[in-house]
Amino acid sequence: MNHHAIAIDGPAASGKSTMARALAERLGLVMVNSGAMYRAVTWKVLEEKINPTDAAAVRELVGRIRIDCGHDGTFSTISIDGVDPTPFLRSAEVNANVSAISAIPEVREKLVALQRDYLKSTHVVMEGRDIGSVVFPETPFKIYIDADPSVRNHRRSDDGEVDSVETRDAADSSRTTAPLVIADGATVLDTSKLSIEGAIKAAIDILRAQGFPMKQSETLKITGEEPDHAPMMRWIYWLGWMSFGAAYRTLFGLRIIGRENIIHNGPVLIASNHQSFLDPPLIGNLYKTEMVFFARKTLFKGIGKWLYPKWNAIPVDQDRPDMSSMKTVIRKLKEGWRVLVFPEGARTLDGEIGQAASGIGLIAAKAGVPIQPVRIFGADEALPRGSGKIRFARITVKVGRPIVLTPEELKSYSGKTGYEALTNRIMDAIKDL
Ligand SMILES: Nc1ncnc2c1ncn2[C@@H]1O[C@H](COP(=O)(O)OP(=O)(O)O)[C@@H](O)[C@H]1O
Ligand SMILES: Nc1ccn([C@H]2C[C@H](O)[C@@H](COP(=O)(O)OP(=O)(O)O)O2)c(=O)n1
Repeated sequence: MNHHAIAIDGPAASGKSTMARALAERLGLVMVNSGAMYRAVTWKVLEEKINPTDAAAVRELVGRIRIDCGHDGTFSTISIDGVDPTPFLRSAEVNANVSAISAIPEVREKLVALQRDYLKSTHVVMEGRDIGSVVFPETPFKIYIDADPSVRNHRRSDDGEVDSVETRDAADSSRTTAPLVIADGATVLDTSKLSIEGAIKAAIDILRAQGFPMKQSETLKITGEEPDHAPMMRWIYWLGWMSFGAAYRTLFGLRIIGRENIIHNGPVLIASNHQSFLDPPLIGNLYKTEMVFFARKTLFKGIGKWLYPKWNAIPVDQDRPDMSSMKTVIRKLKEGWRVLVFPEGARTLDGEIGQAASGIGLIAAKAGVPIQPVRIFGADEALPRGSGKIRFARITVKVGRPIVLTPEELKSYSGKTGYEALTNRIMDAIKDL
């Protein structure tokens, strides 16, 4: 089978990774960050106390190290001599030396071969400096992303990184081997004045014009023009959504981090820590269409009996492990709904994340939909468990990158130990936020 490659090139902090990540998640391709490979070699050079400008010593190192490149279904992974260097790749030292290392032809030769290998097994969206010009010159799908230098500098410092964007651009564009150029056939996309979502929509238009095989349904999913499910909120849901949203913003200065990770369309299993009764509408407010929640059986009394079902709440028996509610979640997800589950079951007593009690791993494995890890901070102070009183504490919600399982992973997460392993993976993703 012929695999497709989407090539994304451009200067530092133009938005290449953000774009490649979004396209990978929404089109079901693997995102390969080729810059991370050059960064990983740079990290190894620094680790071994080799002078980065000593090309002969760097060549010798590159000849003897083992570089393993793979992916987790959506994102590329890398290890050098068995060590995953990811946590160290964006340090000031690596930023300062990566251009020198990536100008050495033997380094490029080794990494370009590894980059091309990806296409043997999967479709990719690969980002870097020479993907459209050198790595995959034959691909018809090429985007050159740009943004004004001042915008790019701001983006990088907003990320808290020490990085001299202009110096690196000058070096990357002027080197002899594979300099940064606008590749033949590439379409230039300037993101200076575009939002992230706007830039993604523009990229989709470019890819469509370049003939990338995209089903109409996929395009709609990607651009968010037409949600898969519940295209509009019913007035009663909207009333709750709007009132809770306004209250959260005014009372708790609600802050949301990681908005770009939110999956707006299609079925999603949202896994969040649980701090207070404020949590379900808090999560509901992240999304612009309706979703499904769970609520304690005992709340379905009086007006609750009428109102909660209208807010798509499903009764759950907290005192007993409830197989039927798990089955309901799986069914709702298979129908295309977005469903919120608190893996810990009960609210926290001390603000810490507790043990996962429910079968989130089983649900995730059986439903096979993207998992959105979310972590709430401060809701336990705003409405502590056991107290009926609201306090004016700041609430922050962090949305993590979706976990998208490959068919092989889905197969491996079966049986009790498989479900437990997946539960742990989801809980770790929440704790890491
Ligand atoms: N179109 C955009 N509008 C605003 N911010 C953006 C846009 N694209 C990317 N960003 C932000 O700019 C920063 C750098 O983007 P990134 O994708 O890491 O760039 P690159 O991979 O080109 O170095 C990130 O914080 C990202 O969220
Ligand atoms: N295909 C590539 C990718 C990156 N490089 C080099 C040049 C860049 O300055 C560094 C780091 O790339 P990376 O994409 O991580 O950098 P930014 O995130 O855009 O700042 O690696 C390269 O030479 N060729």
